[in-house]
Amino acid sequence: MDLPETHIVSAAETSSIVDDAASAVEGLDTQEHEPTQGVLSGVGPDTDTLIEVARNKGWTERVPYAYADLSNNKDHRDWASVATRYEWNDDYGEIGPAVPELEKQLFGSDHVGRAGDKIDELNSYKVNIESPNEIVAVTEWENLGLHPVMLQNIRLCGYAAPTAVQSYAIPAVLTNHDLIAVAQTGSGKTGAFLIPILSKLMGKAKKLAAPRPNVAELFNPREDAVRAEPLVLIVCPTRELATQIFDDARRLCYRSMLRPCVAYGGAPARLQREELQKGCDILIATPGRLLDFMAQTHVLSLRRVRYTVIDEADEMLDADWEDEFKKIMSGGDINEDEDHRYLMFSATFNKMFRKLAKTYLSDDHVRLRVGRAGSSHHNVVQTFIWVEQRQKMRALYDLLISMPPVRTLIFVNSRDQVDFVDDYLYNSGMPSTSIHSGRTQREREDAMRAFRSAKCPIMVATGVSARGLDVINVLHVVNYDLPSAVHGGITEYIHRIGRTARIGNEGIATSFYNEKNEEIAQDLVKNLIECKQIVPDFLEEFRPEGELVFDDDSDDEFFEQGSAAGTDAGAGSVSDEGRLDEVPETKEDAYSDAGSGKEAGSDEGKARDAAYDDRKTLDERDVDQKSRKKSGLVDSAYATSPAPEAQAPKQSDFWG
Ligand SMILES: Nc1ncnc2c1ncn2[C@@H]1O[C@H](COP(=O)(O)OP(=O)(O)OP(=O)(O)O)[C@@H](O)[C@H]1O
Repeated sequence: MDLPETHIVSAAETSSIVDDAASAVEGLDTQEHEPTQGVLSGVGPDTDTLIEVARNKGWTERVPYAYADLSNNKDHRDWASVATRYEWNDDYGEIGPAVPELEKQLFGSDHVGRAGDKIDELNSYKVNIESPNEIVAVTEWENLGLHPVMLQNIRLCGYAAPTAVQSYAIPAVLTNHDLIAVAQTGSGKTGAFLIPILSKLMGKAKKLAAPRPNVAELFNPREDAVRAEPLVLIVCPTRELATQIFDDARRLCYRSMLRPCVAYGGAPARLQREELQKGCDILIATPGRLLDFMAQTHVLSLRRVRYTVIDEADEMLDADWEDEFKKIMSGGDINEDEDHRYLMFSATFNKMFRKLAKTYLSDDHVRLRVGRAGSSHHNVVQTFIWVEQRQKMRALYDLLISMPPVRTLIFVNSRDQVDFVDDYLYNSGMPSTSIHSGRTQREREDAMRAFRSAKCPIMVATGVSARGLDVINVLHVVNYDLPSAVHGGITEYIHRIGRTARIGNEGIATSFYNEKNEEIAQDLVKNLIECKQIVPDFLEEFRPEGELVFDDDSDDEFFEQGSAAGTDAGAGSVSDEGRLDEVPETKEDAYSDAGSGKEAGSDEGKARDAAYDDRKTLDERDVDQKSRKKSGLVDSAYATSPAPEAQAPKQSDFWG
């Protein structure tokens, strides 16, 4: 493992790093961030000097993107969809034998997040549950009645105890209820649906699963291929999230006969089809590629599906997605019998969620909410710095160089800006990579891998990466651009900052603020007050008078009616206005395979962040950002086509 120690910190170290980082940011608050010069204009230190500065501060070596390898090695890609999973042999008894190498790969400490010291804080929120039958929370794995293989896999994951959402959701699913669950980011919602579903199926897989070849021995696609007839269908909005849930499913299916597969756009459909043809019990998919496969009835049938899970349900149920969603929920030969359970999960909540939940969930479904729907938890230190637009790049550099080198995720609002910021950092000696939906799937997977492995501990991204991503030890999230209303506003802010401080760990979120962000200022202030964070002076004017009232569309009659297990922990009433309804039509471009069922691999470049791009003039640039990075053509190229923030003529102290 070639990970630098500085980027893989233990839970115990996290606290002091967050403290150090928070002080560093505080110190920056008063600094003047002189507009960027230096590397962009050829004035100031050369790249070697900058690399030395970054190295002295503890940042690791930069890793250039290997474009040459990509074009030469098309057929040898390590696609996430073909990752090794436990292959069952018909000769096995109830539990398959251990496979040490795979076990290490699946459960190694670099792959599974470990709960932090502040897990109690995460579990301290009031739980609101409505259910026709009493759901008793179970707080120890041993008392949940889980299958022994599942218990073993949970132990291998290092999960000491169920989180709050798991304590209620697992018994609800085990007792055959449909479920709608809303709980904070990083609170273990994926386990809350995978653990009970897989555990239930482990005892019955032999009876319920479709016949499949004995893959562990030999698989000859021509003779042995079968039609995939999954028992579980999990739908989520992004490719990165789909592959991440697939990885969790690979872990939790270990040593069982349940075989997970993943289908998502951009990667070769052929390879995904071949995996399906080996047998598939759990199918995790993004909508576009799923619809493609559903149309190929010899490849995929949904007639056996016993569980449909919609993750990031408020995003998936947004009005823009209604057609795709309907097709998936009622499409093809999907099992419509009474034995089909529907589960919906998210950290935030909107009107469509409510409406479609009513349509698709049984009348006696369980409604579970941990804390106020759409709220953040207190484990993220939220800091704001006033930064003028043109000073952002320099401020970002100052921020990163003044902090301990930690895994950092930087959000910007447009794809062009991702390229600029990534190149700027890279050319300033920082080990950055980037991701947005204008990139090929190959680039996206490579960037994620580099970030997860800490080969590139800094990732620049558009909001497309905000939802659901779980990368261990992201200690710092930077909102280089805050999400305006069209970018999802406070909802997206909550999801973005939720990439840090997961599962009881701590983290810091720094946001660059200026007068352009006034439209979400009040929502930000309410969030800061609710999370007991410091409200900076420049946001004081937006402090609401009196009781906090949340206008985040997050509550509804589900939760206002009597509750079985607690009262609303939220801080006031919530209006019914649909903020997400304001998101423009183009939102359906959000995720590159959200399309109409056409071959999802062909729709690269469609993205929500394309809609976000309000800098149309940037599209006219003909300089390929990434090739600069590759070729090392830095200064002159930039000088001819600077990012807006980089255009100021003044020379800064640092560079001078
Ligand atoms: N009981 C547990 N104990 C310790 N760690 C856990 C437990 N359950 C899940 N985790 C870990 O917590 C992390 C966050 O879980 P997960 O991604 O499911 O959160 P989430 O609630 O879905 O977040 P988001 O809303 O951002 O999608 C993962 O790394 C997962 O492995």
